[in-house]
Amino acid sequence: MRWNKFTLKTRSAVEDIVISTLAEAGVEGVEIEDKIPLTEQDKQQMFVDILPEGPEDDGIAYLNFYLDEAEDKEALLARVREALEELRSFMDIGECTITESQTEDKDWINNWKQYFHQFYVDDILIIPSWEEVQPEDTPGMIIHIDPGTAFGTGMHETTQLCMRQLKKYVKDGSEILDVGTGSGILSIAALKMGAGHAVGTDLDPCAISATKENLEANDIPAGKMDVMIGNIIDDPAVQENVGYEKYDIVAANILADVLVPLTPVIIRQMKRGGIYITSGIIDEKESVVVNAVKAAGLEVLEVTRQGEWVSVTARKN
Ligand SMILES: C[S@@+](CC[C@H](N)C(=O)[O-])C[C@H]1O[C@@H](n2cnc3c(N)ncnc32)[C@H](O)[C@@H]1O
Repeated sequence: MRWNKFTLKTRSAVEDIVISTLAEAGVEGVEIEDKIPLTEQDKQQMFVDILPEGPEDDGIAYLNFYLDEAEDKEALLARVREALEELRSFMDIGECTITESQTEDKDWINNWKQYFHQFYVDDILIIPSWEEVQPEDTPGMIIHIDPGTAFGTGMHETTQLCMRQLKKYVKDGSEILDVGTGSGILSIAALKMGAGHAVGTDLDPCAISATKENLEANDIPAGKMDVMIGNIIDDPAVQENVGYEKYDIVAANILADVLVPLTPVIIRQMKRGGIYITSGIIDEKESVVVNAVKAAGLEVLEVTRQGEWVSVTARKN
């Protein structure tokens, strides 16, 4: 499908109110291009640890919105211009010029799928939900995955580091807490390894539909996993719902900067003897996480590495 792309030039300081005005005029979804640095929350959700030095914020924002070629663009643009003129009488919204261009004929949401094909993590076959297992595939554990817009195809080194540690420590009936569950891939792997039940938490609401679909694709009954959206680090309701002293294994493939405040909180959710598997640590932050784990009173059992990524596994004694 081809799309008409409209780019509105405004001031970054007022982009939120301009976006709500566009929404009221009937624009569904806006892409923002500005030079405002990412917030800590943005970085955590996008799995960005170290950012290259970006250009300085020049105060300008470009807001892109897309319309299917078949839609009546003139009617929508007229509503947009009228709403912006009204807003202009209250505040400085900059030029608000709108330029038009055409996008390529691409399915942007699903385009990445052409790069995701089946692969092995040791003897575990990870296969996109839309591909068929072939007779020549090695028999062993098979994980069917479609992350949708959540994180977790299994291709990332940090996910693979966690999967290998799960394989070492999951026992029949283990209770799993999967912090930053994304597609649910780590919980699904643990359940297939014999875990009894998993709880996933994430900040990203997309994790709910992604985990539900992936449990179904792997024939795992829905009751085997619960997903909670919210920040376990500072939300007492999430901590309460997740439960205390309950978990044999906690897996957290997030970022070092999140693992540091997470660790002293998460030890309260773990059983004595429970195993804490962390990943998502860029090599230069290894000691930061090792120190946080020790400071929380855990015993470091192993540090494993793949490429520039590190995983730290520890035990609550
Ligand atoms: C690298 S992804 C891991 C996804 C999946 N577990 C895997 O191993 O492939 C990190 C996930 O952590 C989530 N996240 C970041 N900070 C979080 C927090 N404080 N609590 C829960 N989830 C968080 C992100 O939204 C993202 O889905």
